[in-house]
Amino acid sequence: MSLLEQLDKKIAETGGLIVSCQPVPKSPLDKPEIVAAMALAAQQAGAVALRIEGIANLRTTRAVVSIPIIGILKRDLDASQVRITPLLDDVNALAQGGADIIAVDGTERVRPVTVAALLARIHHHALLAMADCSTYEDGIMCQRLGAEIIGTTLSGYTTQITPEEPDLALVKALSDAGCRVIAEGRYNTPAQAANAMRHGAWAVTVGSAITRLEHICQWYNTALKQVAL
Ligand SMILES: CC(=O)N[C@H](C=O)[C@@H](O)[C@H](O)[C@H](O)COP(=O)(O)O
Repeated sequence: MSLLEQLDKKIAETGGLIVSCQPVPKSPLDKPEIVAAMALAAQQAGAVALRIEGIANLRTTRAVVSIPIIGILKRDLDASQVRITPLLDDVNALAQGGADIIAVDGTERVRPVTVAALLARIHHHALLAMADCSTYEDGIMCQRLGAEIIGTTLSGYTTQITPEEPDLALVKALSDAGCRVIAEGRYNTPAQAANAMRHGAWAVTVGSAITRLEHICQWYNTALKQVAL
């Protein structure tokens, strides 16, 4: 059975939750052994896959979990706003580090390496490619280029203002167009994640609401402060 078929089966059985274990940078939780522990806990709690950033986190996590890992590498480049897996060497390193699926920025922004070249390198390693997209046009382009999975990851992050709600309309439009869609970005409640599946998502990735303690505390603090005012 191919990895996609295995995932199809697991998603049908358990509902399709992917857990992104990306601590806030410089957080006391930003340590490979803590990322790996969160990932193992997510696996034990029924996650179908994980999303892990960085090679040390990937290697440490790979050693303790058995479910598929979507690997990414984030970089701050001078000449491009593209942050997620922008370079061919990043793809090579993630493949060597044990990723099953590699996600790359799939937007049409100025970039050091084309999406086509990144996807070709992922496929050269015989891995699955996920394209993190911001718009319908990005998604369709990446699907045509051969990305097996289209993520709505970057919707709201290539514009000045990031909305509070997740982009369910984009999930629906891409799913209607025949893409295998991972809904990702601001699915902060179980109800929102379930709604993504109703809008045609193949699976839903949740990060902040499960693994970023500082964000969750901030949501509570904001709500509690409003009562105190
Ligand atoms: C825009 C961007 O760089 N997103 C990143 C991609 O890996 C992560 O910072 C997000 O946490 C992830 O996509 C999950 O989303 P949320 O944390 O909202 O559940």
